[in-house]
Amino acid sequence: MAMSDLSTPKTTSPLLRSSSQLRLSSKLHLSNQFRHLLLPTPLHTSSISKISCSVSQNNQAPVAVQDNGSVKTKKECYGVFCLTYDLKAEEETKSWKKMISIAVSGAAGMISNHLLFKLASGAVFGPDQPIALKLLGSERSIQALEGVAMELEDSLFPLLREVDIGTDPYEVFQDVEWALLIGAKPRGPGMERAALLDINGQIFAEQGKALNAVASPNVKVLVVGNPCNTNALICLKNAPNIPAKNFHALTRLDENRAKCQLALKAGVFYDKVSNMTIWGNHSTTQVPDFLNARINGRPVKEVITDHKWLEEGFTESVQKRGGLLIQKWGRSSAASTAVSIVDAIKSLVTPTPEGDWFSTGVYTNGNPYGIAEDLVFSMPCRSNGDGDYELVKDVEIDDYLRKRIAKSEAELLAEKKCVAHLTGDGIAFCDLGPVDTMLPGEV
Ligand SMILES: NC(=O)C1=CN([C@@H]2O[C@H](COP(=O)(O)OP(=O)(O)OC[C@H]3O[C@@H](n4cnc5c(N)ncnc54)[C@H](OP(=O)(O)O)[C@@H]3O)[C@@H](O)[C@H]2O)C=CC1
Ligand SMILES: O=C([O-])CC(=O)C(=O)O
Repeated sequence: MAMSDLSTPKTTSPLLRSSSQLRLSSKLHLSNQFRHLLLPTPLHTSSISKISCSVSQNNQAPVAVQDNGSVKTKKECYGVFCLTYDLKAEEETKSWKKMISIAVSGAAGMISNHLLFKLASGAVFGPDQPIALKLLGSERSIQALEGVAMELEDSLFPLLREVDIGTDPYEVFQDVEWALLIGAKPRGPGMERAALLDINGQIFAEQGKALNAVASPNVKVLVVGNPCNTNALICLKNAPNIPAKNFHALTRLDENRAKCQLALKAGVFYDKVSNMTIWGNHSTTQVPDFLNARINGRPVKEVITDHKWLEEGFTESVQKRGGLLIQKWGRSSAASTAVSIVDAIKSLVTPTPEGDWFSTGVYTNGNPYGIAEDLVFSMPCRSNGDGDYELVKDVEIDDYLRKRIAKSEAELLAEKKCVAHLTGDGIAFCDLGPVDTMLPGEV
């Protein structure tokens, strides 16, 4: 085993990987290795930097190839890249799927810090699915992003084949098949909701345009940054070449919270709760649907007979769970959000269990529930595991649900008016009026 001088890294610039040379091949599997290198690429020369690393056919040692074609010799290599490998011993890559490319924005933020390592571990897309991570940051976060990339490097995930970091979405989103849009200002004390919509809305307008221009045409987009429903709407409106159906707003955290509260009340483990719909906006107007949810396959109202609690205590606890968490922890949920992003993706890439469904914020056009068109609204969905989904069409809606769903719908219509300038719908008119537009926990 050849080792470089690990105590004296050659450079401190970004950890980056290339696309072309290290294509997956049964011959080229470097078990438990990344082929990222630290190169002295000044960040200001390009918003995304790439180098390539390939394996010399003669001695199987990794060599780094820079964009300008010059080859870095083994002598110049860094850390794990200087090891040699017994490739004949590596059989597992033969059964691996084709690599997929995943963009993550806000990659140096709290949620991403939990999420990236789950993605790289194989826990999301499966143990035979190699991935490339394209991490989007900004000038203010680029140093931190380098740190994230270094931690990914040090984690030795076999399935993580590429890591790129950059600040230009037009470069970072190139050919991506998944875009997890997390980067956005979290709400803060004393902040107007309209201001949050405006600040973050701009981000999603720009990123929608970039996805439209350079991402895979069938890219799946999950918007996490708040207010996620309206941000997802802005994003899809700025990406007319991508099917609107491919855009999601994350309401899975709310679904998970609702399942937890029902399990707690019923005294069962939370895996016994199914068919949990969150209707509407990821806000305090969201409607956790206890009418159609089930516990051990039975209607919730049969198992939990305290219906007043269901209508009031349960509903409010889910609506305000995020706010309560901020009060306790001092900042918004990050780990459980990352877990819910994993759940949301897995629900799209694995078949939904028979009779069950999951919640996700999706485009309302053609919905069977009479929800206004041209919104992103959380509804019950099923998937056959191909990344796509269908709405569940026959969920019962009683008067209680209808009234509350209408309130969340009104809120989203009001939010949409606030961002008309970002969706191509004319001049924005922001009157959030009597509608409760507060994010979970806002008072
Ligand atoms: N849908 C859901 O269920 C949930 C959504 N969220 C939302 O996810 C988003 C990210 O949360 P989290 O990772 O905890 O936040 P962090 O503050 O840890 O990271 C957010 C990242 O967003 C980017 N960003 C872009 N614009 C701004 C801005 N104006 N001010 C500050 N940061 C900005 C920054 O990255 P850079 O500089 O690289 O651009 C920053 O690193 C928030 O909007 C939050 O409200 C949180 C929990 C649940
Ligand atoms: O409340 C927040 O600001 C963060 C959030 O969306 C949640 O935890 O559900």
